[in-house]
Amino acid sequence: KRPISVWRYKEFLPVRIEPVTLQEGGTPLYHLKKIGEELGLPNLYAKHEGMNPSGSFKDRGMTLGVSMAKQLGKNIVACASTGNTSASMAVYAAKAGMPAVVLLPAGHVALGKVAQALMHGAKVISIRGNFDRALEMVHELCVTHGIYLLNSINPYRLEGQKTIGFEAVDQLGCVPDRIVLPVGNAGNISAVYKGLCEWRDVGYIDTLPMMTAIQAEGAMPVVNAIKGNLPEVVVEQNPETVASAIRIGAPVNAEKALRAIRETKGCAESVTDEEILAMQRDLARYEGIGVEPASAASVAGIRKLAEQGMLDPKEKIVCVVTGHLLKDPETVIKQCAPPIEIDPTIEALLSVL
Ligand SMILES: Cc1ncc(COP(=O)(O)O)c(/C=C/C(=O)C(=O)O)c1O
Repeated sequence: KRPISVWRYKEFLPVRIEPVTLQEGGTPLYHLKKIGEELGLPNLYAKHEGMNPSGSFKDRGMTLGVSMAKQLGKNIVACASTGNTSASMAVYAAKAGMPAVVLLPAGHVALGKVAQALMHGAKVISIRGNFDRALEMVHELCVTHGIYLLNSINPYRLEGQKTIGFEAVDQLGCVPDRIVLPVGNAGNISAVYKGLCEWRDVGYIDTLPMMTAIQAEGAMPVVNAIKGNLPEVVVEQNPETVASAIRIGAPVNAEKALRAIRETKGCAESVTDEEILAMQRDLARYEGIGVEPASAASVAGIRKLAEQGMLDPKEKIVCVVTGHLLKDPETVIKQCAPPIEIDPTIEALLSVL
């Protein structure tokens, strides 16, 4: 019996060579008992994608993307990133012995992610612009210089990310009624939807979960398109949110995401930075689950939908929490009271307990 992991599902994956792998996937599906009780949702779960090799779900896409780069005989891989894509690509390119180039929006990438891209040997370029501009630039670089582009416009990235849904169904023992994801470039929600459609088409499952997109209030083109019943998203020029991973105004996979939400009668909701940070703290303190701010948005969105009476209490809900808490330590330090510093004596210690 194959262990729960990305390559357990190799028959649904397009790579035929020996993959570049770091045993990605197989992430835990946690029952959110306390937060579920608070919200009247006894079947609320979180799939902790921060437990992947590089600490985010991007590893699922990169094991495919970098394997494909190798299969296609590419020499260099590149991406623009709000951080986790670049961290993951650096890790898998290192494993494959392939040079990597990453473009990051200067001043808006969480410390842990920059540390990973640097330590794993990528050429890290920080541009004076936002993620959307970085993506335009790396796209042009790849087209003009034959470099392999590994952003989520690369279909092989999404192939690997399909496995989040496969694992959730295998772990839950049934198809969840709803899968909730934080949405930035909208690759992940599109990938999970595509995978479960494939399982329905081959008769593995006969229902699809309601695909639910959660965005930060300062960066919510998909939410606006769904709530405004628009045919396509209106690009936001100046996306802003503390959840830097989803600070994206022009999601390249928007069309796929709108289809995923609409065809499954899902929904899209926004949450404020305060609601995101409150949920990041609650997941850590009540459930022992440490995630970066963007990841907490999915559960923060469920709290909001529950409070608005939009959810059936019987729903089986899987929230994808997408990246590890350690990715963005600076935001945590800013949110928390500092450690209490004392003289090295027991008396001093007892005086502060
Ligand atoms: C923690 C975390 N949570 C959610 C998302 C949104 O996923 P998509 O909607 O598929 O983009 C990201 C995305 C990050 C990047 O886009 C990048 O790293 O360049 C993330 O890092």
